[in-house]
Amino acid sequence: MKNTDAKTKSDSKSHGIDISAMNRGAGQELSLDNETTCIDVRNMNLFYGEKQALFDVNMTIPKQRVTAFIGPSGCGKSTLLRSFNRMNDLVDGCSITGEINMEGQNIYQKNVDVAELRRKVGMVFQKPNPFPKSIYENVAYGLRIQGINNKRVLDEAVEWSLRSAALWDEVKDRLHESALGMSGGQQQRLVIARTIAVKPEVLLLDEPASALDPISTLKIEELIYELKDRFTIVIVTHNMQQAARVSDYTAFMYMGNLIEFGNTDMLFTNPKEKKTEDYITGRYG
Ligand SMILES: Nc1ncnc2c1ncn2[C@@H]1O[C@H](COP(=O)(O)OP(=O)(O)OP(=O)(O)O)[C@@H](O)[C@H]1O
Repeated sequence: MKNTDAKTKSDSKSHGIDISAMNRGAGQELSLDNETTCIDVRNMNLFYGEKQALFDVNMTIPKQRVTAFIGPSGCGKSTLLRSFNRMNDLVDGCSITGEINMEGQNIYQKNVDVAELRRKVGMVFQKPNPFPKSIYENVAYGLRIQGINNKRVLDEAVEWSLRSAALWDEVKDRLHESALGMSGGQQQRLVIARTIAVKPEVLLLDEPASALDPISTLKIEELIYELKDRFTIVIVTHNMQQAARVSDYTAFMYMGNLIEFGNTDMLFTNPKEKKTEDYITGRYG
């Protein structure tokens, strides 16, 4: 289906969701079959103690695309997202069966360097969490941890990251002021700059705009669009309009199961599963 067709269709059968996404090129037909795999999830089950939160999830996250996870509260979106950089390791009693492969390696194998995995798979949370340090030191933080202290290298990395996060022009004259004096939207872009400063391959965004005002939200959405040429992005969002605007592919989850996963336009205009249709038409959630 051509994008133009999708637009026409969106007028008649988009279930009220504006799918005229900023994120998809005109005429570009996206299909998971044609993508390069970044993360491959195989028969994955996740348990919090006795309670199973994810059931036999199988999916491939495509490289350098934006994938959105949607679904009602508690369906497992954040749990699945956090499993991509083993953040769930920090939860007592959490266990996983199955595999999550990146670059041909199961990230749950014993010999995996989890710190290095989290550098490669960076994460941004709902509430901006800048460190109580200067703007400059927030962005330089990950590089300093890697032992990089050369001023020229750090200066360049800080500028590159802030430019990439669409923040440079707003902060270039106050790099050494506290990050805590920035607005919420600026803080969230700073956290994104801090995350990309260490050149990850994947960016996991867990409702990155839900604590922000509409203008800051738009800036984050535009930023996602700018960044997807360089990073694989996976975003959890409660906001279906946002998923439709920013993502190339959407996964709909329900009670720990992956119900449907595919091209965002198709999922919103022509869902294959009744449960997906019920959700996007607002019948539950
Ligand atoms: N640390 C935890 N310990 C125990 N159970 C948890 C933990 N985190 C999540 N859960 C449970 O796992 C299930 C999935 O939660 P998760 O937060 O992944 O869902 P979600 O779809 O992201 O929800 P929301 O949209 O409300 O953030 C829920 O039943 C939740 O109560």
